[in-house]
Amino acid sequence: MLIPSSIPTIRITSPEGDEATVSLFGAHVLSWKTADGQEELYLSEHADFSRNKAIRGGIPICFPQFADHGPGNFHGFARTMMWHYVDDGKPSQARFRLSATEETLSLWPHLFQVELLVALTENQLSVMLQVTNTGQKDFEFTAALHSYFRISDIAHAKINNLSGTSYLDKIDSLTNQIETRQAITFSGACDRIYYDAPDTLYLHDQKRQLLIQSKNMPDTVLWNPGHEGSMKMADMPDEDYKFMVCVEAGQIKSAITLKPNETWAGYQIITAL
Ligand SMILES: O=P(O)(O)OC[C@H]1O[C@@H](O)[C@H](O)[C@@H](O)[C@@H]1O
Repeated sequence: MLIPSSIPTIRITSPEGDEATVSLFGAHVLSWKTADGQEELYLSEHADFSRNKAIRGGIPICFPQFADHGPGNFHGFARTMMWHYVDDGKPSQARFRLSATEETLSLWPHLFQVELLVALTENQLSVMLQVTNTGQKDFEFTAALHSYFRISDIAHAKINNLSGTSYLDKIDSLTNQIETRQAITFSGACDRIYYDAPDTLYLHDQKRQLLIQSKNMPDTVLWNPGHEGSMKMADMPDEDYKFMVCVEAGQIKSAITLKPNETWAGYQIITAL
C-alpha cells in the first residue's frame, strides 16, 4: 500500500537490499521487505493515517499498557504519539525516542524515556523496545510489539512451538487453557495470550516460513479478528482477516517495575527463512 506523505517516515536499508519503513507517528514499522521484494508485514489499505488513531498493521508499540490490563488507554499511548528520530548515522538502523510530555503526564503520571531501535540485516528485522525511568519514583508498565504479519491465506497459516504453553483465551470466556496442538491453525477469530511462551516460534505460510524470536518479552499474543471482527473494523477491509496474523511479543502477565534510573529492554527478531 502507498504510505501517504502526511506521515513522516524513515526508510532503512541493508547492504543486501532489504528495506523497512518506519513512521515517526507511533515509531511504527509500516513495511519490511526482504531483498527479493517480499513484503513481510501486513498494512491495511484502510489504515487511518490522520494521526488520531493507531495505524492498522505493521508493528504498533503497546506501552505503557497492553490492551486493557490497567486503567489507561487500550494498548497505551505510545502508538498514537509522535516520536523523535535519533540519527545514528547507520543506513541499516533507525532509533526513535519518546519522553514524557504534558500530554503523556495527563495520561500516565510518570517521567520516562522509551527508545525503539529498528535494525535490518539480510532477511532479518530486529526491533528493540527500551524503557528508562527518568523520574524520582518507581513505575510499573506492561508492553508489547504488536506485529502484523502478511500471509497469503489464514486458512493455511500455522504457528509452531507453542504446544504445552498455557494461555488465556480472550474469546472463549477468558478461560485459561493449555495448548495441545503442535501446529496452531486458525478457523475463526483468535485472541489468546500465551504466558511464558518459548522465545522461538515459527510462522508457516504455504511456501514461506518466518522465525519469530523474542528476548525478555515472555508472553506471546496470537490475534486474528476473523471475518466478523474484520467487518466491524472501519480501518480494515472485510476480507483482510485472511491476509494477516498478529504474533505479538509481550511483557503482559507480570508488569515490570522500574526504579529511578533503571532501564528494561525487550526484543522481537524476525527472520525470513
Ligand atoms: O484494535 P486495537 O486496539 O489495535 O487492538 C487489536 C487487538 O490487539 C490484540 O493485541 C488484543 O489481544 C485484541 O484484544 C485487540 O482486539
